[in-house]
Amino acid sequence: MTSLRAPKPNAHPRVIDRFTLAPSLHLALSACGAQTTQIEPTLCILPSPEAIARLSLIEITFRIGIRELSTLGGAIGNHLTALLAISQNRKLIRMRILLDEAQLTEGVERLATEIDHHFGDRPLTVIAIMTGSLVLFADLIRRLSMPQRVGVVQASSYRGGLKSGDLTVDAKMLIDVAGRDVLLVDDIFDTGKTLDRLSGMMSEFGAASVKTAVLLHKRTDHIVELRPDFKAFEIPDEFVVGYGLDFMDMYRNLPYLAILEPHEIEQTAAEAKS
Ligand SMILES: O=P(O)(O)OC[C@H]1O[C@H](OP(=O)(O)OP(=O)(O)O)[C@H](O)[C@@H]1O
Ligand SMILES: Nc1nc2[nH]cnc2c(=O)[nH]1
Repeated sequence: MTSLRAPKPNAHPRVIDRFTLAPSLHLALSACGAQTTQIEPTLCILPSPEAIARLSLIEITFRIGIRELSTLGGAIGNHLTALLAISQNRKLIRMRILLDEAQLTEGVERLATEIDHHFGDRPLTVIAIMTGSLVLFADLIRRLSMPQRVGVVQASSYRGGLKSGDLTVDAKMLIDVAGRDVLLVDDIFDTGKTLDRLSGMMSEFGAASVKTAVLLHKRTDHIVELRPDFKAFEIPDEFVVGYGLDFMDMYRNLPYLAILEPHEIEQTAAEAKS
């Protein structure tokens, strides 16, 4: 079992001032039910926005769990757009929270409403593109009102990395879609390759119609003509994790969507290989 590793002490903490933090931090901590004593005295922050943006100035004790951190992020998110989270091997990692839990919930609700309006009471075959869509899928199908058949298909092209590679599709578990109205659900539309390929496959399998829904639509160059029929959020061209999305199979369980800092991407990759 990996033992807890404390963050390296800041050699030259420019300000270690609990008063600087006190008003917002106390509020945020009581909102997430944590005790102030759970914050190490080394937790420090510089009052200037530039300093706040530099994450190295924030140190948070391991005793604050991921859920509390995310609440903390939500509570002071407007002021502090970045937080530390805890990796699987209990190391601190740096992430910028892009969408917190409340925003994600609101986005899924919006998506479900749009899909409901479009399909009305027509029965729908809703297919999750695994693995990334699993958290979204569970949240989405419970908000849809029409009669549903539910199935999964697996597609993977980002094995262990940040760039799309060869797309492999495993349709062994796919239910029969012939003659059905199909809605493909994926977490993110990036290059577009995955949704494009799977839409084509559904048509080849005889689907009566195929629509696509994604939570996230990345502002980047898409290499296909297809665009998702339903989408909840436009996001910048950055590598995101959480709410089902992984980096090297980690972070799918984070309750928020976060941007992995480049330095942390390298570190995570190195750790995974070691
Ligand atoms: O638009 P694209 O460039 O095709 O990227 C989108 C796909 O990338 C991710 O899957 P990934 O290949 O990482 O597999 P996973 O779902 O198992 O994480 C994500 O879940 C989408 O399915
Ligand atoms: N985790 C993750 N998977 C992706 N697949 C395509 N784009 C992304 C991304 O930004 N993050």
